[in-house]
Amino acid sequence: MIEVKELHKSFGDAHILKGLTTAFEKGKTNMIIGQSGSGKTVFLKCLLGLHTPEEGTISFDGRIYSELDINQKRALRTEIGMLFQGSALFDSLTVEENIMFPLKMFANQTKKEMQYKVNSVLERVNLVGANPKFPAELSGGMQKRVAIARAIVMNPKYLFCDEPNSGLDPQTATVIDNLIQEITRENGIITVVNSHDMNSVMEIGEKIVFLKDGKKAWEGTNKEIFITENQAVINFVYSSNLFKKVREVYLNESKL
Ligand SMILES: Nc1ncnc2c1ncn2[C@@H]1O[C@H](COP(=O)(O)OP(=O)(O)OP(=O)(O)O)[C@@H](O)[C@H]1O
Repeated sequence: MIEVKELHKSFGDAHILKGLTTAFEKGKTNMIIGQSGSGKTVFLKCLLGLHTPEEGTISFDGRIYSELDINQKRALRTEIGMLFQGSALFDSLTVEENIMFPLKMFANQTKKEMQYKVNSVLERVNLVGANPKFPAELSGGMQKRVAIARAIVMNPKYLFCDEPNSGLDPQTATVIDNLIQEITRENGIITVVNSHDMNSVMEIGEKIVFLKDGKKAWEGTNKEIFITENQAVINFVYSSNLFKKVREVYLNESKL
C-alpha cells in the first residue's frame, strides 16, 4: 500500500498541496482528478521523489520515503514504473532499445535475459515483432503501448501514469486504459493515474481522488462518483451535457 499523510508542497509563496492524505492499494487503478493547476502533477512528482514535500509523509509498503537513505531510495526507484505524458520515447532508439533502457541502467542481466524480457513485455502489449522499429514509424497508440512495455519491463510494484490518454482517439484511449488496468491486476501493481479524461475515470477508476485547492475534496469509486452529492465533484465531473445525461440515466436506473 502507498500511504500519503498530510502532504504539503509549496513553491515560494504558492502553497500547492495543503495537507493531502490518501492511500492506494495493490492491484488497483487509482485516478487523480481535479482542475488544471490543482496540483495533480506536483503530487505525482512527490510520489516519484522528484519534489520534496515540506511536511507530511509518503510510505511505500511501510517504507517512509523521507526516512530512507540514498541506497534505499535508489532501490525503491527501481520498483517504480513511469508512463510519461506523450510517451517520452527516445526517437533515435528502436522499440527494443527503448524498452531495454531501464534494464541496462538498473538491472544486472545478460543480453539473453534482457532480450527475453523485452519480447515478453512486447507480447503483453500486443506488439510482437515491433523490436526493430523506430518510434516515428508507429502510431500514437502503438507508441503508448511501447511506453507501457518500458514502464513494466522491470516488474514494478508501483506504476505512475501522467495523462496516459492525451492525444489519443477515444477507441485507442479505451484500449490503453484497459491495458493499464489489466496489467495492474495481473501483476498486483499499485497504479496511480493523473487524468483529465472522464471516460477513463468512469471506465477504470477503482479509486478516484478529487483534488481541490491542494486538498482531497472527495474520494470514492467509479460507481460512487455517479451517486455522489458532493457539489464540487458534480460541478467538475458533470460539467458536460453528455456526462450530466449519463449521470441522470444511472440515477434513474438505480431507482428501478
Ligand atoms: N516547479 C514549479 N515551480 C513553481 N510552481 C510550480 C512548479 N510546478 C508546479 N507549479 C505550480 O503548481 C500548481 C499546480 O501545478 P500542476 O502542474 O500540479 O497542476 P495540474 O493539476 O497537474 O494541472 P494540469 O491538469 O493543467 O496538468 C500550478 O499553479 C503550477 O504553476
